[in-house]
Amino acid sequence: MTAPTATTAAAATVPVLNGQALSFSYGDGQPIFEEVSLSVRPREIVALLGGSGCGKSTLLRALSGLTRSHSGTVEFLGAKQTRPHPRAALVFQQPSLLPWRNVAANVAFGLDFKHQPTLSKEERQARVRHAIASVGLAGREHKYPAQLSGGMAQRVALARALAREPALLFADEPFAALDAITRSEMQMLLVDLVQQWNAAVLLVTHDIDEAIVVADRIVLMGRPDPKRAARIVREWQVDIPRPRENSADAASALHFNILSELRRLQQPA
Ligand SMILES: Nc1ncnc2c1ncn2[C@@H]1O[C@H](COP(=O)(O)OP(=O)(O)OP(=O)(O)O)[C@@H](O)[C@H]1O
Repeated sequence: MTAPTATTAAAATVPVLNGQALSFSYGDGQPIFEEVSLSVRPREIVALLGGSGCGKSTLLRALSGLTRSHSGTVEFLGAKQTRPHPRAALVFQQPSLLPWRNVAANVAFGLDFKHQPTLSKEERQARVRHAIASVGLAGREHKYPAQLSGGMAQRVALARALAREPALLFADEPFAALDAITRSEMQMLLVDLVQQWNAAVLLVTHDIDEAIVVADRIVLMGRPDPKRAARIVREWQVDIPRPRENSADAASALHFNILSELRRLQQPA
């Protein structure tokens, strides 16, 4: 085996995503978050937790390049980001599949966005096939969205994102609309997919258990002072061996810590 060179070792430490000192407000001028810094390392799963309305989705949009923050910088793979990066992909709570396209065509749609590298027909087909197989939908390529369950539709949305071979998957409450069993299956699938595809994930969730089961690191966002904008309040490295059971002592203790912190944030100042 060849020893890594200084350059490759340095490249391995460059975060996929590096947001520094980000601040944002909507048109009314009320700041949503201030001085927020958040980075994600290669192949790392970071869960962004926080109470309802604290600004998680807005922060995810700013970090992904969908929205511009008012101040601060975002780097993606070491370069300044000015628009969504071709190696970033997004998954939301709603799968938003095109009803007139079958599964394969919906997944291929992920490759049609602007600034994607040009692929030959064979490369496109191979990517689509691989993405569909890795979410467990091989054989369903010709089904239409109306013929899919909610969980299957969300698998298609994940495949559409993976076909782009993302370095980072931005996932905004992707499993929140699913029933408990499907949600748990999808959480396991997400962890497997990260390993298979060498992707990192920034997962917005308000579900503490989901964060504990899935994440390598949990970042808590909130407003310690309700009159001020949100910021990153705390973070936890999750060193619990996988697969993780919610009933395991370490997971229960972490759940308790996070819940206490969330409750503290929601107390009136
Ligand atoms: N387009 C918009 N214009 C003005 N205000 C907005 C807009 N979108 C969101 N907000 C406000 O910004 C704040 C943060 O919203 P955001 O959706 O980012 O929070 P969140 O933490 O993701 O919430 P939730 O967990 O409930 O989805 C909320 O007060 C929300 O009402």
